Amino acid sequence: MSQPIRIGIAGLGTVGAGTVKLLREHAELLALRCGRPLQVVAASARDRKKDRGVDLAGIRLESDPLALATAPDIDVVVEVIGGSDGVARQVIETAIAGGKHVVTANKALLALHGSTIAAQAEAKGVILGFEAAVAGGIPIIKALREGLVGNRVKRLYGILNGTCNYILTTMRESGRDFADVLADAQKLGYAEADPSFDVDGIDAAHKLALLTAVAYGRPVDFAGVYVEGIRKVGALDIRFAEELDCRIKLLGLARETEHGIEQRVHPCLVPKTAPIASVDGVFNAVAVEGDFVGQTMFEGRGAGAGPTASAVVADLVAVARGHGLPAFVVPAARLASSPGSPIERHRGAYYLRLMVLDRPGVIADVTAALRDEQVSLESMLQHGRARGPDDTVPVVLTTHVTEEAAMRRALQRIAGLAMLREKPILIRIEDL
Ligand SMILES: NC(=O)c1ccc[n+]([C@@H]2O[C@H](COP(=O)([O-])OP(=O)(O)OC[C@H]3O[C@@H](n4cnc5c(N)ncnc54)[C@H](O)[C@@H]3O)[C@@H](O)[C@H]2O)c1
Ligand SMILES: N[C@@H](CCO)C(=O)O
Ligand code: NA
Repeated sequence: MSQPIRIGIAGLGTVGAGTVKLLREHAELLALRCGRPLQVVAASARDRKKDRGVDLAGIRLESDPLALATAPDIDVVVEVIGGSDGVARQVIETAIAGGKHVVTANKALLALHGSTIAAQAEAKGVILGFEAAVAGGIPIIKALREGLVGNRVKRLYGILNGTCNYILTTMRESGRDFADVLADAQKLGYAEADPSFDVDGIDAAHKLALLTAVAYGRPVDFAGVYVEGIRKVGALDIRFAEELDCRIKLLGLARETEHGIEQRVHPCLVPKTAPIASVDGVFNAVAVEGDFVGQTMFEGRGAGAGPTASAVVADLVAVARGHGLPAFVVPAARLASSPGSPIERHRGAYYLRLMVLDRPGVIADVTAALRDEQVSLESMLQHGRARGPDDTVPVVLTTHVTEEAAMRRALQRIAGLAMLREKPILIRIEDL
């Protein structure tokens, strides 16, 4: 058997400890599959005495993660510290500069600096693996880079944040409101103490930016992702969606349009019959439509020690086998600088919920605003009369396909109507 591939793990948290566990439990199996052992030589730990539930015997513990990036006895550094700048970036860039391969789960960092780091890795002839950074255990980066590489991707979309999917699923099943379910998710340890990266769509946008780069061979463009989170989705919207035979999901979507590549993350109404509509709880899923393959969908766990370690180890095996593919499908210098399409050019159908005073003429005013912007209505839902003391009733309108800019102009007028009691809720309807 050949020489072992020598690994240094920076960060022994959930993912780091999970990776050590997998590598230990499957040491023989992996050695056979790689033709050489995968050996963890060293790891960085801020607290050396902490019990992480894994056997660290024989692993050198460094207090400074940068020591791993410069250690002569390490071939590949696994960066699982996290954070979009600071020490994680330093560890990765130092390791690459020293000719070491890098495997990372850090989507926040790669979404901002991925193209630069990929270019550095290529210049040094080392591999940059980031399967764990997108949809955790689902091997979607490998699917796009290898299995689907013969296709032009017409469209891809996915449930890329397990916390949001758990919250939306629980809201639907229990009828409870967003804030209430979020508090539960935090107690259960699903959502972060500061949940904004999850619920405001930022984590999903990081992942979408990486998927788009791999699917379309263009530089990672996080700033080009239009982002909305799920805070505004109410229990009422979930009920109305059911009535429209839809589910509400936070999706990340990318597609080629006549104006360029569109990237968006926002809550969507999707038909109940679409396969992705029944991906519930903490599960993630990614659908890819290729011109030759047609529709494909990958489903699995996007987070947690086991699934994420599974992805990290897949990248380590690629390193051990010497499979050095360009990080974003094409060499960094040849990434196409195709334009991004702004959200105002988006074409789609819309769900609009208005809380209005129950008075004659209100709907006439609303539909006049839509008519003036050439937005065509598909349906309207209103049940009975307002009963509460505030005399307010929800009205839901759905539109035919229209341009976002027109919808926004109409919405601005509607938002100014005196009969409107709350900010209108606009959710895009996806044709999946
Ligand atoms: N947890 C998941 O399910 C999951 C899934 C996909 C991707 N990721 C990504 O993996 C990375 C790690 O996530 P995690 O959940 O394991 O986080 P974590 O907080 O459990 O672990 C991070 C570890 O890094 C250590 N650390 C922080 N600063 C350090 C420093 N300066 N020197 C040495 N160690 C330091 C912390 O002590 C901690 O042990 C993040 O980028 C995250 O986004 C996590
Ligand atoms: N916070 C992420 C997990 C790590 O990617 C999620 O909820 O899906
Ligand atoms: Na993955």
